Amino acid sequence: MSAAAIHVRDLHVAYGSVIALSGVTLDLAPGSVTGLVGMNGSGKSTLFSALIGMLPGARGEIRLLGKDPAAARTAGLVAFVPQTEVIDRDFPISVREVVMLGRFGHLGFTRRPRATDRAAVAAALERVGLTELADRPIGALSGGQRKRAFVARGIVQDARVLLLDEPFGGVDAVSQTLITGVLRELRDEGRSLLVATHDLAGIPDLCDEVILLNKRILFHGDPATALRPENLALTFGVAP
Ligand SMILES: Nc1ncnc2c1ncn2[C@@H]1O[C@H](COP(=O)(O)OP(=O)(O)OP(=O)(O)O)[C@@H](O)[C@H]1O
Repeated sequence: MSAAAIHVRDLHVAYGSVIALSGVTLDLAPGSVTGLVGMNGSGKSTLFSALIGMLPGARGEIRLLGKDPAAARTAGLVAFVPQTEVIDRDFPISVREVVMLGRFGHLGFTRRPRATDRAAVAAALERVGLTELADRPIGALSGGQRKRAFVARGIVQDARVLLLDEPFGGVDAVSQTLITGVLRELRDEGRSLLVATHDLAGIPDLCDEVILLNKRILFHGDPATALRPENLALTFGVAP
């Protein structure tokens, strides 16, 4: 069994005739933050979907802490914070309840929350700076505050592997600093984080490693080398 938290071998994904990922191979260690960088349509969200077992047509091998994606999800080993989440502004669910869902998985509230659940939710809300807004409807939060709520939902899952698809999209500088700090703490607790981001300036602060992606892996290594102009030109066509 691989010691990697995230282990991928020769992953291929196509949507009909569109090739989204080709021959992706990677190993990510426990206790690390890896930035996933690539232009729009380079396959970042597709990689996340494959890692959480939502792409039945994906070919290749994926193991999360030695388990296949579906088993890892059922065992609560992996938490996913999606890029966007459709929220009905009038749906009467509070921020606290959204975060609480992280304790219950995709089945929803199948039992009454226990004191330990409530304590975990309160601690996560505090970590992302949402204690004051905990009882507001989720639809009444700004986009950046909502991102923080979904990061908190990922935290209460207590997963060993966290996958975050653009946690900084639409987030102000204060929220970005706050989320970066929380992600680093989660890394220091021994978790493995894969974070898709378009914010190149934030990478040195956050990431131990960077993957540059355009359907295939163009580079996987240290942030300073990843951010060299020639590597960015390779990734984006032109240096951004
Ligand atoms: N459900 C789908 N059906 C058909 N093609 C798809 C589907 N989902 C994604 N694609 C295509 O697969 C490729 C990879 O898309 P993906 O969403 O993984 O990119 P991304 O790197 O996450 O992009 P972005 O930075 O815009 O979020 C793109 O060419 C996209 O158009």
